[in-house]
Amino acid sequence: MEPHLLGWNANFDEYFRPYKIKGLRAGRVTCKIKDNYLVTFEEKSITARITGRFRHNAQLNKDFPAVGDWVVYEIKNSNPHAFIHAILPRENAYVRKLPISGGRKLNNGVIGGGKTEEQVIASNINTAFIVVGLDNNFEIRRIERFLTLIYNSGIEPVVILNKVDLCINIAEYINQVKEIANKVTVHSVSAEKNVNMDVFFKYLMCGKTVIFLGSSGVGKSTITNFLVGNEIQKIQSISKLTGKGKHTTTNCELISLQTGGIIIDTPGIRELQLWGDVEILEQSFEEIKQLSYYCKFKNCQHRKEQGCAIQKAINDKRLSQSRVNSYKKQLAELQRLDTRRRDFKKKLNKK
Ligand SMILES: Nc1nc2c(ncn2[C@@H]2O[C@H](COP(=O)(O)OP(=O)(O)OP(=O)(O)O)[C@@H](O)[C@H]2O)c(=O)[nH]1
Ligand SMILES: [Zn+2]
Repeated sequence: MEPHLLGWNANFDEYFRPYKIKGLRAGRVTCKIKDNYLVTFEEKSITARITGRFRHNAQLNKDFPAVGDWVVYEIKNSNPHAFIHAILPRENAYVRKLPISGGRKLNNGVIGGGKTEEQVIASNINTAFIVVGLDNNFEIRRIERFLTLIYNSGIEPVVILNKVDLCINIAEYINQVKEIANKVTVHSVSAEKNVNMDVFFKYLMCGKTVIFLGSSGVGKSTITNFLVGNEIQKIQSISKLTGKGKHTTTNCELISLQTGGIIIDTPGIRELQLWGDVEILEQSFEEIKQLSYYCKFKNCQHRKEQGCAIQKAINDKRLSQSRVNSYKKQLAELQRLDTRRRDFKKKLNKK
């Protein structure tokens, strides 16, 4: 495999020159668990750790290697793993705020208090796809939020309206996106019915790296599976890092496609929606929250329970069923994501 298949380019070549003279190597971080990194170059992967000096100089979270980074490493014969000396300058990075201390409060919809730090989720990305479902998932405010994040990261955003097979007024949705972001490219596709799926290939040319963002259920996995086809080429599975056998679920991965394109899919990308989770839901569905205080049972699921104030409001036409459905859906989504986040933490702790 030629190095450029992983996204190596002339800039990195330039940055790498002084290290190359010293006999060091360069590779891309394809996986990260705690202090262990999987570094890949020319189809070979090696587990790596940062050197003591690197650790000493690193102050912030973003100073540490992230998935997608090109790093400079050294192999010492006596050691089973390689040593990372440096990160080559990132062309861009997808970041989110990481809460590092408590005391956070919601004030007029803005989360304040506490301290946050920038966390690099993935780096050196060419395109970020914001995936939205054209079922009941379409939410223009959410697209706005993702766009802000992506613009801040210096990555090209592209909006993907998935599940066109379930939608009759596609143009209306495209217009809505155009209203808030007229320069952003919008594609409507159906991953399941293979409609318009060839639009992806121009973004996935050799050495190009992409990420898929979007809330749970919009079809990110279905799209990825479609693009990967049967010839899945996960560069390495996490098992190599953990040494826990082949059935360990992959937690973070950089998937190399037949086209030479690369998809980064790390848990951090998927969890991004979660930040400030519960409070946000209580804000956006405040009237439901208020009504629920009048339900007969404290743990009311608002289905068919006796004395459910929300059901009553629907019957009285004070509240729409679709609004309640969307509340339940988002709640379920947050809970699912929360479980995933905890699972991931558990796995890290086991290390
Ligand atoms: N009708 C229709 N259904 C689709 C389409 N794409 C995905 N789906 C369905 O939508 C559901 C969710 O798809 P996923 O690919 O799991 O969604 P995801 O975004 O990866 O969700 P998470 O893994 O929870 O983040 C699945 O039942 C898919 O079969 C589509 O184009 N049309
Ligand atoms: Zn209820």
